[in-house]
Amino acid sequence: MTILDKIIRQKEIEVELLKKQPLPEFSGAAKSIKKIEHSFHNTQQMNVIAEIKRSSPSKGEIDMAVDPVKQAKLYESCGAGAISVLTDETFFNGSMEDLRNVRKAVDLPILCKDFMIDPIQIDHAKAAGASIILLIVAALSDNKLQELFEYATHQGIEVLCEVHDANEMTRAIELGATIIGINNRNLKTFEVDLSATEQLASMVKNPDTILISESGIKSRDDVIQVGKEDINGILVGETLMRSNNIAALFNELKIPITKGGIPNAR
Ligand SMILES: O=P(O)(O)OC[C@@H](O)[C@@H](O)c1c[nH]c2ccccc12
Repeated sequence: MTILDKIIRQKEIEVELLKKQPLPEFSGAAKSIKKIEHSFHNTQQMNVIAEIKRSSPSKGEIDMAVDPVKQAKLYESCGAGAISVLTDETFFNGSMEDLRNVRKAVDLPILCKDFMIDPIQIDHAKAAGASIILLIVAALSDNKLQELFEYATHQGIEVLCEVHDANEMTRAIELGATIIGINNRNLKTFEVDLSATEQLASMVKNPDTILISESGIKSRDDVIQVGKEDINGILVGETLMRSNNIAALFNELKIPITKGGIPNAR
């Protein structure tokens, strides 16, 4: 059994529990949160989705003592385009409470980073104030993927559709995903290879599709490598969580881009 299988098993248990609970009231103030589908287009610098991640199955403890609100405010002041909050408790030590607290503190789009297998999780993410959810193609059948994609989209929640190989990329494109995340980490083996972005990005022919390179990005050189493709943004967790100079790191990562990538169009 892969780690992804284990996580999905745990999610099945959690979903049954969620179905027995009342849905918490929507906690976000009546702010209108920008859609990254629009805001990540035609920017002059690489968009950064900055993640709050206490620990992970592959890296163990990263920063167990982090204050998510302080961290999110810091990300916002340094120019993050969106905040990703890991809400999985069992494997990542996160919580929906973290997301709820971050929503109260920042006006940026917030990604609920979790393993979605049922619409009820989307309800809870929305109630906590998420504006984007993650759908991991590797973890879902085509039917489930479509059901969850439509459920979220109809409620005005954006979907980051995550892929790791050519087959998953084809499925994401056929789904009509407008925001596609290429995960450089294989969730079944934890292997990280930045060339995943280079290999898969060129499969996307629609210039309106937002492309995000996810995982394993540590330096400007890494951004330049994944940015050879026409990507619109990067998703960075561990490197930001371990940094003691987040402002300087943002300056390093936010390389200038033209038309969503360096150097040329798709
Ligand atoms: O910490 P990193 O290597 O910068 O990676 C961030 C993010 O891409 C990673 O946390 C992630 C990508 N896809 C996921 C799916 C579930 C949990 C976590 C993830």
